[in-house]
Amino acid sequence: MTNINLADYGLNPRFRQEAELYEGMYLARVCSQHRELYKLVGECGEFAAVVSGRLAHNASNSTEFPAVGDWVMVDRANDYAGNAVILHVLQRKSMFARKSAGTSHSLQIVAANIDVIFICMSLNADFSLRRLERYLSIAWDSMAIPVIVLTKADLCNDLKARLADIATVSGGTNVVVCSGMTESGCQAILSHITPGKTIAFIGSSGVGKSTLINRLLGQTVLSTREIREDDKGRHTTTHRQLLLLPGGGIVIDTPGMRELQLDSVNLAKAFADIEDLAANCKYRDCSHATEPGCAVRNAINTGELPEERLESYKKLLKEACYAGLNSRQLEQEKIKNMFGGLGEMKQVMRYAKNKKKR
Ligand SMILES: Nc1nc2c(ncn2[C@@H]2O[C@H](COP(=O)(O)OP(=O)(O)OP(=O)(O)O)[C@@H](O)[C@H]2O)c(=O)[nH]1
Ligand SMILES: [Zn+2]
Repeated sequence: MTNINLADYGLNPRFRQEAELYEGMYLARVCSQHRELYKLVGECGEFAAVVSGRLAHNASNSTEFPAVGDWVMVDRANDYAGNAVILHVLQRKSMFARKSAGTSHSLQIVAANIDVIFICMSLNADFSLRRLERYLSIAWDSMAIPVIVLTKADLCNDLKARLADIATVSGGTNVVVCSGMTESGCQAILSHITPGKTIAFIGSSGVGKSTLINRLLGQTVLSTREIREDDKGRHTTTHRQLLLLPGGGIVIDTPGMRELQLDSVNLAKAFADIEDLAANCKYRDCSHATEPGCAVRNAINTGELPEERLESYKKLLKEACYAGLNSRQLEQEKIKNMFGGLGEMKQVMRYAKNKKKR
């Protein structure tokens, strides 16, 4: 029987305390999920589990099911006598979620209880400031701290220019540059990895997430593209998994996301520069279009703010609001912050409703 110190897997006093409420049950963390079957890690090691019928029955939506990174209460500490049964999901302290693919409005939790989000973007083909803004908006809403991880540095010959571009959207988020091609290529990200802390790697397919994680692990645990030649053009990572790094720290690899739909965002943080400027607009409800005394337009005219960034902001604002209509996260408070007033919010709601009818 292996004895695992769950603190290595990120267990902290807050979860331990909550777990004590469930007498006679065992605490474990979700490492991976393959359809209905979960792999958990507990004090006696890894074991398989399924969700209890009651948990499934009482869940009002998919977010109430366990996700990778969740702390759960189970009926047993191993699977010697059959799969364990997950009875409760402990309160999440953070989560990175996205809308499920397709037209449904359900949310998909990409990773739960994460401390740091590595937003991975490659310095070649995948590089896009607009996508970075999108990722940052969601990451800042997750309760975890984002770090921008630029991959494939070996394929970039104008790093300085790229970094200058990023500085216009990063708003002080830490940026690290790395390459999976060299031994020392991922040194830079180690300073953001601490024992007991959970890091989620997110980013488009093929940016090199698995390659970096393999480097950090010191062995090839995750399959990368060339290993699975038969799978050309398809996503290499098909499911999330939680892994312990030899030097401490926990990583969660996520499948590449082709298109990240918004559910809930924190634009106040991701676009703090624009919101600061807007505070100086003559009209409180300025739309930064043609109003006189608009500090945002003024900044565009002087070259201080790129026009595309304002467009990106407006686009995300509209999208977030539309997506939010069907989301449980439509809290008045948040919306008030975003729109500076309920009047404008009502207008946008009306707009979104009409759009839906069409
Ligand atoms: N030149 C160069 N190629 C890299 C680097 N890192 C990864 N690659 C290559 O990029 C391809 C994709 O790498 P993966 O690590 O599988 O990418 P991923 O982000 O995990 O992709 P998904 O699993 O689909 O999400 C592979 O062919 C890697 O060899 C790098 O730093 N430089
Ligand atoms: Zn304005």
